[in-house]
Amino acid sequence: MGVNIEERIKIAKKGTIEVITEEELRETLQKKKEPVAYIGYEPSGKIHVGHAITVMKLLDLQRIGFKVKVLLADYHAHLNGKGSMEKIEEMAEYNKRCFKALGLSDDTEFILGSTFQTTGEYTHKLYELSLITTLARAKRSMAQITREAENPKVAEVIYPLMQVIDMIFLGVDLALGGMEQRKIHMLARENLPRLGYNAPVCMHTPLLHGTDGGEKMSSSKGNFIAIDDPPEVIREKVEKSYCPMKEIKGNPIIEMAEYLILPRYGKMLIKRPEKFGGDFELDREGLIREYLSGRLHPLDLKNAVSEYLIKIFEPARAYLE
Ligand SMILES: Nc1ncnc2c1ncn2[C@@H]1O[C@H](COP(=O)(O)OP(=O)(O)OP(=O)(O)O)[C@@H](O)[C@H]1O
Ligand SMILES: N[C@@H](Cc1ccc(O)cc1)C(=O)O
Repeated sequence: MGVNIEERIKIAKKGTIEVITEEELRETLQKKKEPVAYIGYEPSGKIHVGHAITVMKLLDLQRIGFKVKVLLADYHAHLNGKGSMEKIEEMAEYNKRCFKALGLSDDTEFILGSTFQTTGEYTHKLYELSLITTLARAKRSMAQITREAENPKVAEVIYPLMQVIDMIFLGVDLALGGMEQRKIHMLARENLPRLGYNAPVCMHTPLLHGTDGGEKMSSSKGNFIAIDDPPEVIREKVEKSYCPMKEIKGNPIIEMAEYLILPRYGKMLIKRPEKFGGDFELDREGLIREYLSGRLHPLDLKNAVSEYLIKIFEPARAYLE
């Protein structure tokens, strides 16, 4: 790895909301030749732009020398009401192809949760963790993850404990996830040392709102753009997306530019007819400034975002075909 540690840390942090802690990340990079970074996904019917934000971060981590492990969390999905194990396993196979299609290197390890989560050793550790975790804490950690808000099941508190134990079994030095994973990660950081294990560095990426402006882009809500949507579908979905003029908070189109396109390209080219001011190039600050002022119109932004998404996902679409 030719790049120095500070440069690697800069690449790791780019586009994240937080790294807990940067000092520990530095130490990991200094001490380990090939540290392990992991993320888990509940297998889904579709892999969308929200997931892609985390995959792009995995690509960065690979670039700076991390070995990447992707957990296809079939039991977690099952415990979270996503259906039968058979159905979930089929989705896991498709998801694995999608993640590969997004450019993860050949040495990426894909692990199906159920291949190790029922062993005696795993279960023993789970019981030990259950003895030192309060029910209130386990429930709290699931606030933004559980699907069953009305009539919560015991499964809801087994889920986060399993996620913590996964980190031991996968030998994780760094746990990546969207911001909603934070409370489970904090539980891991607090309790793994109490069980005699090192706490991983935790890294959190921003959550993308749905195309309808809903809280989170989600494959179960129909408010997503899939990585394998054909170009015309991407254009249509972006065109219909929530994107209020001069408003950036909760605006999924601005977020796609900010969280996916700009970290990758640094600048965005906005194409406009001469009579509306002609083409211009924007970095992140420029994008925010111009959009807030109203000088950048939602329609011009949407056109640019569609074309970038089509370009970014083109190799994935070709691979999946
Ligand atoms: N809309 C999103 N924006 C950013 N990251 C996301 C989004 N949706 C999921 N992720 C990230 O992907 C990782 C795995 O999430 P997972 O696939 O289990 O989510 P999910 O909420 O079940 O997705 P879906 O509801 O679309 O099936 C998490 O780290 C999560 O933060
Ligand atoms: N909790 C993650 C999935 C996951 C499951 C197990 C893990 O070890 C890691 C991540 C989600 O919300 O989707």
